[in-house]
Amino acid sequence: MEGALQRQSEERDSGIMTTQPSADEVSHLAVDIGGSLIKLVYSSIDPNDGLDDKGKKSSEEFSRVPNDNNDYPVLCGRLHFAKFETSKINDCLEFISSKQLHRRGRWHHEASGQDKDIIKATGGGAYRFADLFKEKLGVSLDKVDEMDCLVSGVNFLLNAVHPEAFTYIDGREEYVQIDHNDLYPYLLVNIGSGVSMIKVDGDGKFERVSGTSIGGGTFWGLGRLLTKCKSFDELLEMSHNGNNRVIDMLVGDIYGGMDYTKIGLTSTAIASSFGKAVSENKELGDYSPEDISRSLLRMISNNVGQISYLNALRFGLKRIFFGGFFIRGHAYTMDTISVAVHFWSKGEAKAMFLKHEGFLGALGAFMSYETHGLDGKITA
Ligand SMILES: Nc1ncnc2c1ncn2[C@@H]1O[C@H](COP(=O)(O)OP(=O)(O)OP(=O)(O)O)[C@@H](O)[C@H]1O
Ligand SMILES: CC(C)(CO)[C@@H](O)C(=O)NCCC(=O)O
Repeated sequence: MEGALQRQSEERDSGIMTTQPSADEVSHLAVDIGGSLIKLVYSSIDPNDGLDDKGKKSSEEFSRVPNDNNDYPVLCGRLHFAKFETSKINDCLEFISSKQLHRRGRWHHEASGQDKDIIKATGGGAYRFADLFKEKLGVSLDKVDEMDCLVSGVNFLLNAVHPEAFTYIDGREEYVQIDHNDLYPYLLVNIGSGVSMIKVDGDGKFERVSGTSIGGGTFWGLGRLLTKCKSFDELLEMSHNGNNRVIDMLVGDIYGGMDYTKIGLTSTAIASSFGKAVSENKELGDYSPEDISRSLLRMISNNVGQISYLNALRFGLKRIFFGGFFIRGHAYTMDTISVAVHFWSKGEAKAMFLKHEGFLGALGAFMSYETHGLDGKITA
């Protein structure tokens, strides 16, 4: 499998993949419509599909083979991933319509007419936009619970895709070999617009143990207001070149440059996010957008890392997997979360990230075709 999928999708903000299967070859489509982003997962059967113009893979192949009856399970062929901003839902509908993704192809001639007009959908938008899908595409959304989908999505990835999970330590990604006999329990932290923390005990066995409203939507929303930047990527990009120490109040700022060793705080630790803005006689315009973005990213990543660790501690969990599109494979975000988990757990707990971070829910919805047996098998 080539490169991290999240990076492929970053390059495709319109959500358009380099190559598209023809309508005839599309087998299933599932959507996850969140507060900020719509995620699509769809499969195609043509083995030649998914190659871009340089002959490189532009999507993922999942090699489930036909069974003894020569039936293909849902998860066969090649999976394609795309995303759109939820505020641009019409672009998404247009995309689905132009590629006829909602009309399952020749593989489905035996599916009943009714089944053909149903697509699996999760996230709040499955409720909010059900009428719009019906009106514009003539399809009904078969709603699948968001938490169920997140868990089945991540369990599928951890069990079937390698390499999928990795740690990010000292600027280095290191893939983790998952021991399938020793995977559960773990904590899944999905950082979308808001953040859900789910204790996963097995396939379909889980409990949402906590959440926080300070998540990806907070970063993007506050960042947009404070920096006037036009896109999420611009905001993230700016954080690269910023220095959070300009705005954050550090322990050293309070302690005259010294560490507070007795309670384990170095002089460079943040004592108060954005705290320096209180004591300096400066206006918003006196701070650079880069520094603001950096402080904001650090504040939110730290906070999520800390709450995650506290929940892991609550249930004695050693492994924490982080998903959601907030992360975006961004080095500084992953580093901050990893350091927060390491710091608070005194090295006991491990933060792990996922290549398909933002597509957990959409994958889970996709897989529910198989679980719920809508038209579970495709005759070849
Ligand atoms: N192109 C983008 N546009 C907007 N936000 C983006 C973009 N790329 C990454 N993000 C970040 O990803 C977050 C959304 O992540 P994700 O798609 O996982 O959640 P969601 O499903 O929209 O939210 P929720 O599950 O809370 O409804 C945004 O809040 C933002 O921080
Ligand atoms: C409301 C959802 C589940 C929608 O995806 C998500 O945005 C979230 O988990 N928000 C955090 C809500 C809270 O637990 O405070």
